[in-house]
Order: sequence, then structure tokens, then C-alpha cells
Amino acid sequence: MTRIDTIMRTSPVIPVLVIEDAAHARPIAEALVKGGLRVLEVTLRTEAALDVIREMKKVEGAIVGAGTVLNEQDLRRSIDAGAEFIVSPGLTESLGRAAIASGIPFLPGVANAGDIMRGLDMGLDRFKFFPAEASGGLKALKALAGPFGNVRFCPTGGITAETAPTYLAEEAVLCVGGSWLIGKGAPDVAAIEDMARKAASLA
Ligand SMILES: O=C(O)C(=O)C[C@H](O)[C@H](O)COP(=O)(O)O
Repeated sequence: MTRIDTIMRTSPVIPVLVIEDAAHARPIAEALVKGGLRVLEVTLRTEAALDVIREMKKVEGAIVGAGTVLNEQDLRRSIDAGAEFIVSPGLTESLGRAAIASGIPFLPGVANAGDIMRGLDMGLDRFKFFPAEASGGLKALKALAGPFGNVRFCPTGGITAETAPTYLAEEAVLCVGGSWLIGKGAPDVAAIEDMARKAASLA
């Protein structure tokens, strides 16, 4: 059991967050945690992302990670900001080795058998299946689960509240990721909490 395994089993959905304004971070995290989603992936896609991680970490119960971590520099910046886990869209040797050496729970993206085998060579067996829908969706995931019986996935990319349950029904799937829970701009915390509650009950 790895620590990333524990994080993946904490809730069925990991919200993938793209937040432009650090002032929105706390209300969004509070609404998500209140709704039952404690694991939060803050993508490094915005200028505010590192401040968002710092703010969200102040919310009791939140487990805050960094997403869109592309290289060692992103890894370092994320760890310095207090990220508790790291998600990347793909797996490179340099990022993989650095993440493993740092000891932080790490969920790298894979899209095919070669990616998974490269991860297994590094000692990894928990992956983000990305981009899930564009890479063949459930059909591809089931096919990949065949030869890699001990591997577990967090499919992400194109997944919706409607399609999440079909993924979660698979033994190889511990959780799914998605950006559908949060709209753009000023947060509607009641709506976010409601979406989170529905997502948390999908298990
Ligand atoms: O930014 C990253 O690190 C990514 O790997 C991509 C995100 O996880 C997906 O873009 C979320 O997908 P949607 O739920 O379809 O919006």
C-alpha cells in the first residue's frame, strides 16, 4: 500500500481545480470539504496556483495536492507551497525519479501500456489515466487493466457526473478526477457543496 493509494481511496472524485484568484481558494475548498470531497488537485495552470495551495491548506480536512506538474521545477515549487501530493499529466524519467526521491505521494499520468510499464519499472503502480475519454475511455481502461492486474487508476479527462459511476464500478479504478464541479469566476459555494455531495456519494 502506498500513500498515494490511501489518498486515492479517500473519496471517489478528485476535483481538478483551475483557480485564477487566490481569494476564491478558501471558500471553494471549504465548500468541497463540507460536501465530502477532501482531496483537492490544484492545477499549476494559473499564476495564482501556488497561493491557492497555501490558502486551501488552511481548510481543516482538506488534502491539497498540485496538478499539471510537468517537471522538477514544478515539483519543487509545489512541495515548497505545501502540496501533499503531486499529479502530472504524463510520466517522464526526470520528474518520476525526482518525485520518488522526494517521498511525496505521486500520481503520474499514463495513456498506454508503455507508459504503465515505464512507471512499473520505477516502482509505481498507481496512475492517473489521462486523457481518459480521448484515450479510449472505459474500453481502453478495461483492456489495460488486463495485463496489469495490480495497477490502479484515477481516470481523468472528459469525465462527467454522469459517466463517473461507470468508471468507479471497475475494480481497477480507485477514484476519478474531473473539473466539472467548479464553474469559472466567483464561486457559487452552495452549488459547489451540492455538486461535491453528489460526487462524494458516487462510491
Ligand atoms: O492539468 C492537468 O494536469 C491535467 O492532466 C489535465 C486535467 O486533469 C484535466 O484537464 C481535467 O479534465 P476535465 O475534467 O476533462 O477538465
